[in-house]
Amino acid sequence: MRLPGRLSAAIAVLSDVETRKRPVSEALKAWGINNRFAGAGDRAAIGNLVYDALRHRASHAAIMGDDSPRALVMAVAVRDWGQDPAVLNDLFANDSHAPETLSADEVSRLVTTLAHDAPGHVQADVPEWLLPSLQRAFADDWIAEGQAMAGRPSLDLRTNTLKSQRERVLKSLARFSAVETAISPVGVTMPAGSGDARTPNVTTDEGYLKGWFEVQDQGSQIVSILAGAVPGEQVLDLCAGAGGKTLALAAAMGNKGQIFAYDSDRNRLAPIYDRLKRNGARNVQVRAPLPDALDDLIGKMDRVVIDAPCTGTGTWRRRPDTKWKLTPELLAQRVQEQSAILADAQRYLKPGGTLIYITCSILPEENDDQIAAFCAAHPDFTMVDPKALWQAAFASAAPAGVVTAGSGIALTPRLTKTDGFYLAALKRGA
Ligand SMILES: C[S@@+](CC[C@H](N)C(=O)[O-])C[C@H]1O[C@@H](n2cnc3c(N)ncnc32)[C@H](O)[C@@H]1O
Repeated sequence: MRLPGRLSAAIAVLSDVETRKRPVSEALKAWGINNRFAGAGDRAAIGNLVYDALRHRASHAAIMGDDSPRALVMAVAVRDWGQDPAVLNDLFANDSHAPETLSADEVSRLVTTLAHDAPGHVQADVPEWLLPSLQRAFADDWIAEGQAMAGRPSLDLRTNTLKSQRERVLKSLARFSAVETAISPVGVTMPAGSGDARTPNVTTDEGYLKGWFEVQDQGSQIVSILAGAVPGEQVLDLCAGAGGKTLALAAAMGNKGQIFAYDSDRNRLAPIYDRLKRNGARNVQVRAPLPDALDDLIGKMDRVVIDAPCTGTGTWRRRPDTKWKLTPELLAQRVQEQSAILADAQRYLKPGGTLIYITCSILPEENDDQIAAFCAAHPDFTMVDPKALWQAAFASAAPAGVVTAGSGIALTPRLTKTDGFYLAALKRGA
């Protein structure tokens, strides 16, 4: 397919997302099934157009005076991918799969830049209703933080130190220009491409099949390390899901001690069994969600890790559709779930044990506020100093800006070139 056909396809996929309210990944898959002639390069390019349109939906719509799929996709082609509108119109004229020719009004809008006095939420490409939360989280930097969250993510891998070393992973992925991550000592990263660049499919690599590495954002690696699990401990991973953090914890513990991996959703937990095998993680006991599944662990754990269900606002770079779907009701629901999980989780700790609370959210309601409310209700817990936590984990000072007002640690695409994550560590009195 040539660019005009790809643009038409992206418009069709975005329309499908909007009219049928389906996730982007599903709409892209359906388009691929109905258009089997399209190759992997075409599908990747169409995906990039759709995701870029959603990443910059507010600013593109403001420039175009229109938030239709066509307006957004044309804005991506010109404003994000650097196409010239006149050249596009020439291409459109000679291609039967092309969208309609750009009108004079569209062309003039496409070559203007966003006004300096455009509303902040438009400059930041974030939903307007979240403004008070973002200002609270980032003070004067909230527009810059929003803009960084509207970028494309890198592809990060975690070396599975139970089976390999970072050097070996780097070598096996040299053809993708893989380099060491800046913070995680076990991470490898490949830069985000631009335009129609395809993300390398590393899961067909021999190293992946052998369990040398996992695909895991550097931010997720960092919070897994900050969780501080050491060999020999008894650890409850209470919201284990498919086990991304469980695997990192098992590696940090060198397979020594015991991790209990639990999730209330059997389907989410299902992939963990195969992943544990491929990773050679042998100190993990998976507890299926049955009544009383964890009763024998009450008061016995050295560490309880809560990788809490959250709004996922830290992952907007990867799932920009969720940025526009989030509602105050959904946020309130997540906050309620988190506070119930925190209250439940602390029961499993032994005296002197440590509670680790993690979200992939950048919203204070789910982060510092949640921890402040927990501390108020549980005076036997004290916060672990985040600077000391970072120093112990990485043998270096915490990067500027990551320590929050409430003594948590917050990672962001702007500050750490990672997804947005939050972590707080609380110690129960002995
Ligand atoms: C952020 S995800 C976990 C991701 C996973 N730890 C990883 O690193 O791949 C949050 C998980 O919490 C689970 N969850 C939600 N409510 C829960 C509860 N009350 N108890 C345990 N797990 C819960 C969800 O099913 C979901 O899998």
